[in-house]
Amino acid sequence: MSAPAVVVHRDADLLAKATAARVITTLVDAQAARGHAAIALTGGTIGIAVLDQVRREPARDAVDWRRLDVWWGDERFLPSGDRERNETQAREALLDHLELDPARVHPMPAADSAADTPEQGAHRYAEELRAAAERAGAPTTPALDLVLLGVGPDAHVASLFPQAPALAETERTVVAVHGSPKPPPTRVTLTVPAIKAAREVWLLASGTAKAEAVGLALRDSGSAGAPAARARGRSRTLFLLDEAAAGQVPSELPPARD
Ligand SMILES: O=C1O[C@H](COP(=O)(O)O)[C@@H](O)[C@H](O)[C@H]1O
Repeated sequence: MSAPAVVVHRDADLLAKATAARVITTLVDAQAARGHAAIALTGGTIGIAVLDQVRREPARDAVDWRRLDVWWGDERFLPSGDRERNETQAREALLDHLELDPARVHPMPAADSAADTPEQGAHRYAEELRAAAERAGAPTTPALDLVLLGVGPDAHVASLFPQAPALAETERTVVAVHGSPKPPPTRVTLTVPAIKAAREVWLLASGTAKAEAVGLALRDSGSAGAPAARARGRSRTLFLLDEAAAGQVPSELPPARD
């Protein structure tokens, strides 16, 4: 597991632009090394702003979008096309503007999908991730090159909220969430083991409302009070922040833990 590194940009706009450039380079590098790439997207303010900037970036043509698998880190369990779904927002900001292979776009389950409960949907998504990892002959399941995670003001990432049962999951890679403190209450999320299997994990935060959560995520040794403290990548963990969100970053970062 990698120790977190912190990169601070002047403001949210610059953070979104610089992160978009990083996303493009990381996908190009993954495709050069392995022939394909896999990313898990996040919802949230800065997460969607990054996708919007990828769309505007001329260098986006350097990515072979048809050889990219697109997954999600979490989803609000609402009908397909609902404005609050992370999928809807990602499609509008970026995905609808790319030449993706539709078979490689993997939305999390929607509330109107064939008699699915969130539990059934989560199980099916985990199977889809497992099958993709197997096809790729990957060393981990899921096999994600990059997981993007917006950090909430309560230090939640994906739909892993402080003290929630989903945070304690040690076996399954995808679970249903009920009673989320942030609406909507029903969600589906990758678990900590799934996030930790990723090559790179980037935590994104902008604004003063996130400063305390970011400070906690960097200081905390992974308690149930700070889900963001548990999100670490195998090769690299980056906290990508604007100056406002970086207000409580500790002067010395803790070493990597297992
Ligand atoms: O509900 C969610 O919130 C977080 C963070 O959102 P933000 O607006 O505070 O940046 C997001 O990362 C997650 O994917 C989403 O479902």
